[in-house]
Amino acid sequence: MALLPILRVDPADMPDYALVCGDPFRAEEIAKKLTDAKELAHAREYRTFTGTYEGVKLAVVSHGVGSPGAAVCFEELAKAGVKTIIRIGTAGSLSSYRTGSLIVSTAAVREEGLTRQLVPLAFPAVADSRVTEALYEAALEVDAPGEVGKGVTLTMDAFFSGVVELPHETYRKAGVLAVEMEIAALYVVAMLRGVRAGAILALDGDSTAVDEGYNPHRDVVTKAVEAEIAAALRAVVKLAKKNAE
Ligand SMILES: O=P(O)(O)O[C@H]1O[C@H](CO)[C@@H](O)[C@H]1O
Ligand SMILES: O=c1cc[nH]c(=O)[nH]1
Repeated sequence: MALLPILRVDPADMPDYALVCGDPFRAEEIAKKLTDAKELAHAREYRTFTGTYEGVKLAVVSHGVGSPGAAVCFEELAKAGVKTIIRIGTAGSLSSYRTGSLIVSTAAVREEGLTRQLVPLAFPAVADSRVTEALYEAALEVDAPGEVGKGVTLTMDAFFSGVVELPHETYRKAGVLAVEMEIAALYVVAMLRGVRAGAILALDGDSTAVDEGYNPHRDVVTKAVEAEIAAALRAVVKLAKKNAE
């Protein structure tokens, strides 16, 4: 079969489940948890692995930083027939959840610029409830260095601020838990293409601290990322079991 034009993988090699993350290096770390893991392609920021976890076949794909590039990855996964996509990411806290906590995103505020070019802004960016449930249940079972929460998250394009005030404070007051850069794109593309999606995030600091000194390389963040990877893998197994019932 012809290769997907951007991911450069054969759609026939794509299983039902895909774990996605921004960082190509993190994709490799996730793939190391699989048996029979093999790297299918590394094109631009997109690194694709396949393998098996507790009997379930899955793909691990990196999508890079930011919604437009990530959406390309999600679109091609949907075209290849992937049925469930779970994002494993990092985020800044907008709430009392501290660094090292895990947040399962139930829905995303569409503050990025990409998804309004796909569907009007009145359309919500919502996770699949079965995926959210499996992720939350699994997150409570793993050993995270912080708490576990679930709720609405914010998707932005800007990471560092310029001269325009970013809307973080408004959303903090509205009860939004964390900020990152790709979940709205994932949920909108997934809803438009009939794919189930969900996301789990490891908090790597307070969102307001990004301009003063962003440091996602601390031990507590590494441990939280390890924990969310374990949770996402468990969630896939839970979902596969439920599907088989
Ligand atoms: O940890 P990942 O998946 O890369 O996600 C977060 O980290 C990047 C910014 O450093 C953005 O992509 C943001 O969404
Ligand atoms: O977008 C992001 C990702 C991680 N941490 C943040 O503060 N923001």
